[in-house]
Amino acid sequence: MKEYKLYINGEWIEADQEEKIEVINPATGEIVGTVPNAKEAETKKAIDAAYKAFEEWSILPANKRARYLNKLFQLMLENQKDIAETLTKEQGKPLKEAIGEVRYAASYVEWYAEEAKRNYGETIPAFRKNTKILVLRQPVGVVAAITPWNFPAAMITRKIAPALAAGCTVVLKPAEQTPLTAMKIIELIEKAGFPKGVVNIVTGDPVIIGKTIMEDNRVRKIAFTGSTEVGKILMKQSADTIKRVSLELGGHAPFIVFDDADLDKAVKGVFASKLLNCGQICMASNRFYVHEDVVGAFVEKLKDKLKRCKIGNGLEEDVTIGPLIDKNSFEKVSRHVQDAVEKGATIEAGGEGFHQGNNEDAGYFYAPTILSNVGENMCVMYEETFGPVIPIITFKTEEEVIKASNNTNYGLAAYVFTESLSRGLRVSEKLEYGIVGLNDGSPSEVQAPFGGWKESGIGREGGHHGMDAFLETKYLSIGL
Ligand SMILES: NC(=O)C1=CN([C@@H]2O[C@H](COP(=O)(O)OP(=O)(O)OC[C@H]3O[C@@H](n4cnc5c(N)ncnc54)[C@H](OP(=O)(O)O)[C@@H]3O)[C@@H](O)[C@H]2O)C=CC1
Ligand SMILES: O=C(O)CCCC(=O)O
Repeated sequence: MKEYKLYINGEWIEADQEEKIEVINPATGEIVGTVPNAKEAETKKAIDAAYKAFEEWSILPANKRARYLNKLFQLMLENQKDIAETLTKEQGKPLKEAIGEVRYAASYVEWYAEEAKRNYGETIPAFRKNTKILVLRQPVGVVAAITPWNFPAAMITRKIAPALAAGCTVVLKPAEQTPLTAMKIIELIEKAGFPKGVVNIVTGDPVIIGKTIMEDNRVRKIAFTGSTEVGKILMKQSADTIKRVSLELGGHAPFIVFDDADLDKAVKGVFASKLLNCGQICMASNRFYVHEDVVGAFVEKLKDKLKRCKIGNGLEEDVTIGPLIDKNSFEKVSRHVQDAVEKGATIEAGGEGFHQGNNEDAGYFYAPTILSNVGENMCVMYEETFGPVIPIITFKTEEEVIKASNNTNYGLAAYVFTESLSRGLRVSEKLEYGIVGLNDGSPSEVQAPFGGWKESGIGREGGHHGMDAFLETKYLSIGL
């Protein structure tokens, strides 16, 4: 078990408070490490350090910033197994998936090392004689990255890599449940030789750390992934200092299977969009609209494939589905299934959770669950479940399913399965979502813009779009 300190201004330091935050393995209930419980004073120190470091980092030539990022990328690949083991121990996902996440996380570092060098401005033809118009893109300043527990590595690099590439400096606040993966990444940042103060980490009280960050005028940008509830708080708090905000929030993705779909592709899509990370993904498919003519065949294929899943401790080799993150999540998933059953749904598979031994406080496992005879009045159809539950509702027409799919305040991801190209494009265009997987259950890619419509967020991460969030535009008018 490792006891971490805070990393501020290039040094590992203790928080003023002696009590520590214990990090629990959700598969076993064991303590796997501790981190400091930082509050206002430590957060201010981190902001001071990032603000000071910005002076030099922001003017460092882009190719030199890229070299640091490339070094970090190499180190992440060399240490992928070690980071992934920590990730599985604190978050629960199977080790293979954790390794996949670390590589995915590293791919953002690699991508933005390149993107750093392509931060092009513009020249615009002037309408006055002897005048030139230049458009410059300059780093926004100190960035606070606030990240969730479901992707403890990738959600960090997806924010800090473009921030660093753009010339910004960073204060990172990882989730309380998964700070150890963050610490591993910080260790590699130190090893890569980034100048002191360029990246700082604080762990501790989210409300106090959040408030300290939000009230500080020197922090110019918030990059957040997490719940819509906290996203709204941060957006309100950002108003006083007009901070730039990027918010990646909750989702409630519809998964639509038309009667002309390739059902094998669709079933594969369910596994990718719903069962990875035990369904704890903001873009996870959450409600399944299956055409009435193919629902029977779809459910049978799905049930058949589910038989091959093994639930358990993610460190065990053949486990394909790990635990839910904690007791709250376990209770939420159980409540959703119970509510559906009480309102008339049928359990086709799964339908129950279990613990490590008989200890209710250790191991939060929930069997992948298929529900049929589902109605729109059930919680599963209007709340984000964040668990391995597949509620299936049937439909008849394209218009009907588009209307039902859009009937939510969320707008992150949607999935459409059809072998008709024209139907696929027509429906995709009508869906009010930032990401549509057309015959594709895993549309996350480093080079693509990831983000939501409506209450699923603001801004985009990934690709060249992801750099924009960390750059200000300056128009320079030059008289010759
Ligand atoms: N869009 C997505 O990818 C995610 C969606 N969710 C959804 O949200 C639900 C709750 O998950 P949870 O992890 O609690 O998500 P939160 O939104 O509470 O947490 C995300 C991050 O925000 C921090 N945070 C919490 N409150 C504040 C605050 N007032 N000011 C600043 N930072 C704050 C958390 O810190 P700390 O961990 O210390 O509380 C964490 O680092 C999930 O069940 C799921 O439905 C959750 C995670 C990711
Ligand atoms: O669930 C999230 O918080 C982000 C999704 C990760 C990805 O697929 O890019």
